[in-house]
Amino acid sequence: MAAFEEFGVLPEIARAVEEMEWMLPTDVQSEAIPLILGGGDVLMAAETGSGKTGAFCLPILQIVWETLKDMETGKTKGSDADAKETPSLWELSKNDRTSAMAISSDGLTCQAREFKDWHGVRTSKGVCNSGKYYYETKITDEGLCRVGWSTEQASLDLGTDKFGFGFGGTGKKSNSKQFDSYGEAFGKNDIIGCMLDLDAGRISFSKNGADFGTAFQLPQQIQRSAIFPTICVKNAEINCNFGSRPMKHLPKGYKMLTEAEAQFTKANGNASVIKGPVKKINNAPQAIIIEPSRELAEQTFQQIQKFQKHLEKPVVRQLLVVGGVNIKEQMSVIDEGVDIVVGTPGRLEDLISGGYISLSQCRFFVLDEADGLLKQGLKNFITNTHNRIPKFTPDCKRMQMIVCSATLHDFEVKKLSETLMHFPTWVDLKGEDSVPETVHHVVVKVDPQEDLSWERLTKHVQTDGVHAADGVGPGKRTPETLSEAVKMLKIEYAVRAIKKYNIDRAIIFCRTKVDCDNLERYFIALGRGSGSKADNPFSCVCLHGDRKPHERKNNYDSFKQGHVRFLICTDVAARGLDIGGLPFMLNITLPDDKSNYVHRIGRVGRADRMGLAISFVSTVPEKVWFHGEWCSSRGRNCYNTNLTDRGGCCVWYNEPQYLADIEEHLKITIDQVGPEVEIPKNEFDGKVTYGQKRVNIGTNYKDHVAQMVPAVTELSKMESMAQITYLKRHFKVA
Ligand SMILES: Nc1ncnc2c1ncn2[C@@H]1O[C@H](COP(=O)(O)OP(=O)(O)OP(=O)(O)O)[C@@H](O)[C@H]1O
Repeated sequence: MAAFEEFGVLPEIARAVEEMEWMLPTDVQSEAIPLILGGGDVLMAAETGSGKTGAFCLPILQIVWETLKDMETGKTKGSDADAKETPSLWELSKNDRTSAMAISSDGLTCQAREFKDWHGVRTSKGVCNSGKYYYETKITDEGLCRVGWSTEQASLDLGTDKFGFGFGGTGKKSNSKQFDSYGEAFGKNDIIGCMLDLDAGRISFSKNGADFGTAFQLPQQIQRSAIFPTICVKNAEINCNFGSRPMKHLPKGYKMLTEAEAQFTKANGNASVIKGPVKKINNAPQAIIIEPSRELAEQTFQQIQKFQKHLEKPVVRQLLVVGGVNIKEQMSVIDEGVDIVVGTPGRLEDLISGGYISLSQCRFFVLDEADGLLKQGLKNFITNTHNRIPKFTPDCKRMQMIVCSATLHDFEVKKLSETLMHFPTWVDLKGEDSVPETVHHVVVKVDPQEDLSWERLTKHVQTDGVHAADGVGPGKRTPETLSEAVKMLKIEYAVRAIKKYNIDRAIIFCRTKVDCDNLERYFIALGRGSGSKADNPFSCVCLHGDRKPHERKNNYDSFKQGHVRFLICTDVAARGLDIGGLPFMLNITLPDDKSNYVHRIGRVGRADRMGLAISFVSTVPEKVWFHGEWCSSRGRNCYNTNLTDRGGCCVWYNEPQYLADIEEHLKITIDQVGPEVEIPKNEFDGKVTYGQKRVNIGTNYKDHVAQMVPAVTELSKMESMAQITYLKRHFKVA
């Protein structure tokens, strides 16, 4: 059996995975795959390059395929819809609940995250005829709640018709929309007892063991019906105990519901309605996966394609939805039928809000690089899309939300998960943002006051022009001149590092698009004009937001396929991109956003291969472009070099402070080196080949043997001396 099968993956998918030479699941995969297959919401926080994409794509593909197969064969499986007979367990029904009510897998906790409306649920069986029954609820969250009893006919907005009897957190009892004071208010951590005396036709409630006396006298007609525990909440969570655990405050004379005899129980008719097989709606995919960039969307799309290689019919139809592709083409593919949509937010929003993609059968809502999406200002898009997805599917499967990133420890992500996710499980291997052990990262200090070589440069990179009107130049020591000097020196140091370490494959991050364009021109000139790898040791391509989609694609492909040595890019390429065995990355400037440091350097050291990341950090303030919303052209042909507090588009960048922030965030001190870019030998003792797997048993073993030789020789000598001494003593040998 393939290793992935042991985690519940279908043999056909496991075979495709093995063919990709994934022999064992990574840690995050072995935790997340069973959770997602089991129906849970998952927050996946694991280092860059740890295999998060596979961790969500594999189970999603599998469930989508299984659902399509069920649709084909007309089967509806899973829910308590199959229960024609009285169910054996006392649990909240996954069928008899309103749309935003989520039920935990043990059927004992319910949760709704809607602020506006009440959402309710009834148990899958009830009691009838006679007996005195009791169940307990514990309020496990802030929010509004009502607990009590109702018949099958009652609205799940408990207490708003004559068939429902509720007790609410504000200290009111309710029936037929009549809310009267009763007992006292309750809230988080209180235990509310719900008593039903069918013999006396009476309902009463208690709080933390204090009985508030009769709340309702049941009309005859209700007393003859089966009555069910019922919960109703508004943005709250309640845990129920029907008797599977010891009760806290079981009143004398009452039975726990689990003790109700079979002849006095009845299945919930609403829960046992057999729903017909779900029909496929062509433009209604089962999964929506949102990625922050077109390159990442394409990568995820391709990974799913590989996984489905051996899946036979039904075919899972995927669609990549990114800008720059003719929207009409995408619309016609959608019309023919689509099951998994992977896309970037802009185009997805167009297709969803235009009604071309329906969310009515969506079962998976995935936010890859969730913190990055939120930082792009997409909170409303995410929330609106989430609100449009039914919280459980026509075949009663709960909508699952999956959120992942290497930098998920972010306040906004936590807030989002609290408002949108239900019973989410954190798969969090380190408990904080961290850098993989396979990434060796150092900082090169760039100090234009110490290193005056910039004054003598005859050839240098064209700078970003922020000091064009500042009269900067050799011999001066103004902040503007030092800032200009840093811009030139950083590139000189980068070239030095490239030559020194024979770097022939690297991703280089610049802060702005103009910096990327300037560096691309400089590199091509350094290599005397040709762009191709064979002729130019500095062959390179650019990837940033101003390049046309097809150029971006060609450039990225050309770098991935090794036709050029360097990919020069902005943070548009910081997250998720997986370039097999990439050995080096250079940061010309540290990113404004500290989490992007983790993502940028995480482009190397992936899938167990070693990587080196070098960041050039200025010791003096550097003035840089900062085009905000106030800049009408958002940077294109903008020459306003005033500072932002004077209506301009420049700021002074304090890189030592950014470095300190990154170090504080990661709780580490990053090794620093001088202008000679002498990378310190660390625990790898210089034996690492960047771009290769870390373990090189052959050479290490040989070295190990060589190191052990003197000690073993010494030991053998001592052993022989000890034996000779023993023989001499005991046998008087000469
Ligand atoms: N089980 C596995 N065995 C071997 N290689 C794997 C396995 N899972 C993933 N990989 C490889 O590891 C690399 C990184 O995977 P992936 O891109 O999913 O990482 P990630 O955790 O999403 O990283 P990031 O946070 O940078 O997006 C890919 O090349 C992928 O093919």
